[in-house]
Amino acid sequence: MAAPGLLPGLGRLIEMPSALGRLSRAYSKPHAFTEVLQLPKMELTKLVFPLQELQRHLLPDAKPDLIQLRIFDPSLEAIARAQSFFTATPRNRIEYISSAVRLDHAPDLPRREVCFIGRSNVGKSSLIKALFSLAPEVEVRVSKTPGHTKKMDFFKVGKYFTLVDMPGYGYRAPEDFVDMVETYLKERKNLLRTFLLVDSVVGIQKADNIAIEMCEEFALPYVMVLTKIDKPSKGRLLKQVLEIQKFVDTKTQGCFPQLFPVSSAPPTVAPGPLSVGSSAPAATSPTH
Ligand SMILES: Nc1nc2c(ncn2[C@@H]2O[C@H](COP(=O)(O)OP(=O)(O)OP(=O)(O)O)[C@@H](O)[C@H]2O)c(=O)[nH]1
Ligand SMILES: [Mg+2]
Repeated sequence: MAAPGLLPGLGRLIEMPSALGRLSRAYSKPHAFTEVLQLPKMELTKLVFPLQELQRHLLPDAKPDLIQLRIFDPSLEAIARAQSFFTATPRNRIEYISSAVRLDHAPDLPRREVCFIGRSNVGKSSLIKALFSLAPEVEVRVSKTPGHTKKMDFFKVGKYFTLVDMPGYGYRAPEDFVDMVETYLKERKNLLRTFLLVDSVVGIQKADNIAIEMCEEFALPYVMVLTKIDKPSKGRLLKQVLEIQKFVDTKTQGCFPQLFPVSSAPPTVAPGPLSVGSSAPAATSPTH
């Protein structure tokens, strides 16, 4: 699936204030990776491949075999193609379908499915909202209060796949969390990929280990997504990336080897049309 290619690009894209100043002038609406492609090479690399930027901060004498970032490096064409999956058009409808608290209440859909799991407050709903920024009629609710998403929320992404926003685990998780999410992960037949979100400020926590063990035990192919990369300093982020990467290399079997670093934060300077927080309310939306 090409969609993962979108994550580092769009996530970072909405986070870089200096580049946004330029983009704000160039954009009339919140879209068009084609226009990002017109940025000078260095600026484009910073936006789309944040780990390449981070790599410059490694000590020059670091042994390359010991400390080496594994950079997810999709082609720009692949990213542009991935964007088209998330662009709502009459022929590519992106919409909320329904919510479920139990697997047997989940919609029976023919398409392949991907889900976002992670601790409460890690930024699952925010990332989905950012991914849907080119489908502003779809409402995805985010909140600073952990434990906000209480049900599994199913969204249709064109004819391509279904995306599922999960309740968070850990602090203020719903009581029926284990029944709901564990059963889903174990038994959902059309689950193609699980995106496990980890907060880049605090790294892998105890509760994350339980989720990682679940993914490993059920032999799920999963991807580790590092959220909120706008928050830590570059040094801290680099440390987290290297630690988590080492963990993935040495302790996991089913995890995609490269991390996806993302930020869903709206720009702090020069708020422009790329802000993810400007979605209009939808006619149908998840209830919590
Ligand atoms: N700075 C920053 N804040 C973020 C980012 N992503 C999410 N947040 C904030 O983190 C808080 C939680 O975000 P949500 O997306 O609701 O988190 P969640 O994982 O869906 O949480 P639950 O539904 O409770 O499991 C909100 O206040 C968001 O604005 C990010 O990339 N950067
Ligand atoms: Mg949520």
